[in-house]
Amino acid sequence: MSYEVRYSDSAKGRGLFSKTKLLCDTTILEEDPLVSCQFQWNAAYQYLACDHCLRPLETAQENATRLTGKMVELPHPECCCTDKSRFSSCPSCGLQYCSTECREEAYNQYHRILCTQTTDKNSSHPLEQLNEAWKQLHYPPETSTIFLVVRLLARILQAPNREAAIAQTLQFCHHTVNEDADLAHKLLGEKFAGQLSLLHNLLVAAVPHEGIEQFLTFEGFQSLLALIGTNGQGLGTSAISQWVKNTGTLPISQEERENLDSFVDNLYIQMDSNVGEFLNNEGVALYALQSACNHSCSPNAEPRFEHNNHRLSLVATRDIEEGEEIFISYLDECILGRSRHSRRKELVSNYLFECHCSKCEAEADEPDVTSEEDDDAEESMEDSS
Ligand SMILES: C[S@@+](CC[C@H](N)C(=O)[O-])C[C@H]1O[C@@H](n2cnc3c(N)ncnc32)[C@H](O)[C@@H]1O
Repeated sequence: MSYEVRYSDSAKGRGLFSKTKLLCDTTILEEDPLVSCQFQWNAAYQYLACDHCLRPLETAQENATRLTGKMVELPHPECCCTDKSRFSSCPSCGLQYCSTECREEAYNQYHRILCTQTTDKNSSHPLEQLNEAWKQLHYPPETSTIFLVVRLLARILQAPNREAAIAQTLQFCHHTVNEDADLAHKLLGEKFAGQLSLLHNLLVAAVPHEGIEQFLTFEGFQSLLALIGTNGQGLGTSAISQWVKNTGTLPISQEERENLDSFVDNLYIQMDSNVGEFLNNEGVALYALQSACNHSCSPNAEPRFEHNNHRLSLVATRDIEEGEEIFISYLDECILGRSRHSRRKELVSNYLFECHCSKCEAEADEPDVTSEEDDDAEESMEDSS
């Protein structure tokens, strides 16, 4: 193994470290999540994904047609990887999977407990009520889902060794009771903080209790919300983007390449004008190793989804020396490019920590200048919250 999880420092706690020199673009590790889940609005708007691994359940052509709102004929259909002959569904509730392997894995890990046993939408079922309640509190752009908590609990209940599954859950970075409450409020948005007890009651009604009582108290529930808020990794899959990637390696002439490039550019313009930024199947997942990675405003690695499902690849974005800590960014590209003041404000308000990365430390003596762009961005963030 070219990495290890160990103590970093008193400010950051544990971190992931490289045990060898790694060149830029090396895949440091690949891992499947403990649990993953598609966002609820994303699923409700017919973004078709495997209920277990989020692999697209439509062809690239169907994907392009749905996202543009027009019939689209894609050239080179052989570059689409969707294989409908492998699809499988739960015989009791009809949930769809990309393969028998995913169906069985889901069933053995959490679905046996969560299966609603009916293909009809039953709005009085506790899981359906929880689904609706969450959707009313958490609009697109989505950042998390209560169903990650539901699957985490079901996974503990179905685990052959329950104590080991609880210990594995508690290994994720966690906080004090007051910080948990704060993080749970932030996940919902302050104006919905009063709805926490509604979600708690619905969750308690939706899962069996025996063996997971510690997570079903109000404090236990808040700590799970804080856990997914702090450790959850967003993920996206797309039949179209995989088709585009595969067409990039076709042995075609210069002229064909130029035509294909302008076809793709035009396709993205049409999709963008129809659905805006919502192109992918989107969800969130919990990873044991990725969640041990600390944040840096000058990261040396990034998570990628190269298999077009929930399997995460952690890839070096520059050369990493033996013994060096591996950092990812918790901030998106846009905020990462802003001033120290704005980056830190974002990390404190969403993750409750003061950033101790090398870039922030190096810039510590510089005056707290906020550019006009930063001020504008902060104002619009405050307006929308
Ligand atoms: C996903 S966990 C990362 C692993 C964590 N250090 C641990 O011990 O399990 C995120 C937490 O790590 C700490 N952390 C991560 N990056 C940091 C940074 N740049 N400066 C200070 N604390 C950091 C914060 O406490 C944050 O809430």
